[in-house]
Amino acid sequence: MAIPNVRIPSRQLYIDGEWREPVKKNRIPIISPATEEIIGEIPAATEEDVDIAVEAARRALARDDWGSTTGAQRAKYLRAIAAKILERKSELAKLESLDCGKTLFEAAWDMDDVAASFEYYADLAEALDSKRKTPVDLHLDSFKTYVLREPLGVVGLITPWNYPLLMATWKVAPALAAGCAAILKPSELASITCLELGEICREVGLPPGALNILTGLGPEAGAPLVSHPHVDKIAFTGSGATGVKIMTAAAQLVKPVTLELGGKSPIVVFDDIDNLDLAVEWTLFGCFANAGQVCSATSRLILQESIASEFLERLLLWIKNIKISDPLEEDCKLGPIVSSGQYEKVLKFISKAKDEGATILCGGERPQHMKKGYYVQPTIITDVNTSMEIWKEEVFGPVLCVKTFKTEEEAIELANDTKYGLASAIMSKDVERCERFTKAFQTGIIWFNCSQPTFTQLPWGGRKRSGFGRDLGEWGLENYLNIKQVTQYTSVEPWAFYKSPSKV
Ligand SMILES: NC(=O)C1=CN([C@@H]2O[C@H](COP(=O)(O)OP(=O)(O)OC[C@H]3O[C@@H](n4cnc5c(N)ncnc54)[C@H](O)[C@@H]3O)[C@@H](O)[C@H]2O)C=CC1
Ligand SMILES: C[N+](C)(C)CCCC(=O)O
Ligand code: NA
Repeated sequence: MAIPNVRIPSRQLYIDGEWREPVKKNRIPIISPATEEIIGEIPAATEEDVDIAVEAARRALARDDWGSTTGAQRAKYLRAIAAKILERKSELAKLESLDCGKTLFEAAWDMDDVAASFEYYADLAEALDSKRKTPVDLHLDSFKTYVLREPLGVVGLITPWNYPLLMATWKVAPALAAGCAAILKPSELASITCLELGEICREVGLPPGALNILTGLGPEAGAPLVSHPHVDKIAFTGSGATGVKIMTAAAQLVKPVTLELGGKSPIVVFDDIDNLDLAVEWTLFGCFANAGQVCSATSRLILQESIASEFLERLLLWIKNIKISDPLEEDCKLGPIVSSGQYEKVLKFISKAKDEGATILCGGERPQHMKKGYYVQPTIITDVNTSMEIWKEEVFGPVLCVKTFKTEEEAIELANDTKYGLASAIMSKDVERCERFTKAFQTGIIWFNCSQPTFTQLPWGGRKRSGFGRDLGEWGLENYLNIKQVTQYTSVEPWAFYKSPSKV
C-alpha cells in the first residue's frame, strides 16, 4: 500500500491576508475516507469570524491596492496563483486525495484544471479593462450614455467536497478577476487544499482581504455568510436541500444567489453506435469517475432494447478492470466515498432499490478486499421502474441504474423524467438525431458521444431543480459584475417640461 509522503499542514482561518485562530477556537477533525483514521484538523469558523472576514473584505474594496486595481493588475495575481498551484501540484494532489478519497490521478487532473481556470480568468480580467466602460449611442444630440461593469462587491462562495479546490476555483477565480472581495466557505468534509490556496495567496502578495477563507460547518460558518447584510451575493454548489435553505435566507435580504445543485443525468445509448466499447467506456466514466460523486454524473443509463443485453455484458467485462484500492495507489480507478455519512447514504440507496424490486446486476456492497475505508463496489441496477427512488434521487456514489427503450420518443421521455436538469448525454452516430436531442433535453449541459469532459470556456450549470446561473466561461465572470448605466444630458437647452419663472 502506498504511504503518503506528504504532511498535512495545520492552518488557521485565512482572514485579511493572515492566519487567524477562530474566535471560539473550535476545530474539526479530518477523517481519512481511505483508512477511517483522524489525520489532522481544520479550524471551525462561527458567526464572529464571518463578521471579521466580511469587514476585511469591505476594507479591501475600499483600499486602492484592491478596490482600484485594473483587470490587468488583477490578472498578475491570478497568474501568480496558477503558477504556484502548478509548482505544488503533486503535493496538492496528494492532499486532495487524502482528504476526499479521490484517486491521485483524478486529483492531479483537478490541479491542472485549477491552474487553467486561474489562467483563463486572468485573460478575462485583462479583457475586462476595455469593456469596463461601454458607450451606448442613442443617436441623440442631447444625451450621452455609457454602461459600466463594476465589481459586485463582497461575495460569499460556498462550495462542496467532491472537487474541493476545483469547485472553489470556479468561483474564486472569476470573483477576483471581476475585482470583488470574496469569502470562501469550503466543505467541512474536505477543506485542506482550499486552506493551501490561502497560503498561496499570502505568498503571491494578494492584497489583504481580497480573498478570505473560512472553514467550518454549514450552519455555523455558511449560514451567517448568507444572512450577512454586507455580503452582496452568494454563489453556491452543493445539495438541493442546502440550496433551498440558502435561497430562502438570501431572499430575506433580496440577495442574489446562483445555485448549482446536482442532478440525475441520463446517458441515452442508441443501437446505431459503431463501437460498443467506446460507448461502454464513456458510460462507466460518466457514472463511476470520482466514485460517482459528481453533480453531472450520468447515473441513468437509457439503453436501446435491441443492444441491451450485449451492452450490459460488455459493461460487466469492463467493470472487472476497475481497480478499487487506496486512492493513492498507482492505477487506482475507484477510491472510497468521502465520509461515513455519505457511505451509509449510498448503501441505503442500494438496499432501498432492492426492497423496491430492482435487480443488483453487479456490485452493491463493500469490496471484500478493502477492510477499512468507505468503499463501495461499482454497482449496476436493472429492472428499474420510474417510480423507484433509485431512478429519481441523486445517489452521489458509484451506482448506475438502467432502463431500456424502443423508440426515440420513449428515450426522450425517460431522459427528461427527472426533477433535475443539469446534464445529459447521447451516444449515436446519427448527427440529426443528436441535434433533435439537443433541443429535447431539458438540461444546461449536453454531451454527444461522451460524458463529463468539461472546458473552462463553456458555461456550466443547470435548470429545473439543478439550480440556475452559470459558472465558467464569460458567464462565470458576469456573476460577479454589477452593471451600471450612466446617462448625461449634454444639451445647453432647458428641458422645458415646466414653465420657467424667468419667462413671463
Ligand atoms: N452539486 C454538487 O456538486 C454536490 C451535491 N451534493 C449532494 O449533497 C448531498 C449532501 O452532501 P453535503 O456535503 O451535506 O452537501 P451540502 O449542500 O450540505 O454542502 C455544501 C456546502 O454547503 C455548506 N452548508 C451546509 N449547510 C449550510 C447552510 N445551512 N447554510 C450555508 N451553507 C451550508 C456546507 O458546509 C458545504 O460547504 C450529497 O449526497 C449529494 O447528493 C454534495 C456535494 C456536491
Ligand atoms: C466536470 N467535472 C467532473 C470536472 C466537475 C463536475 C463538477 C461538479 O461535480 O459539480
Ligand atoms: Na476529509
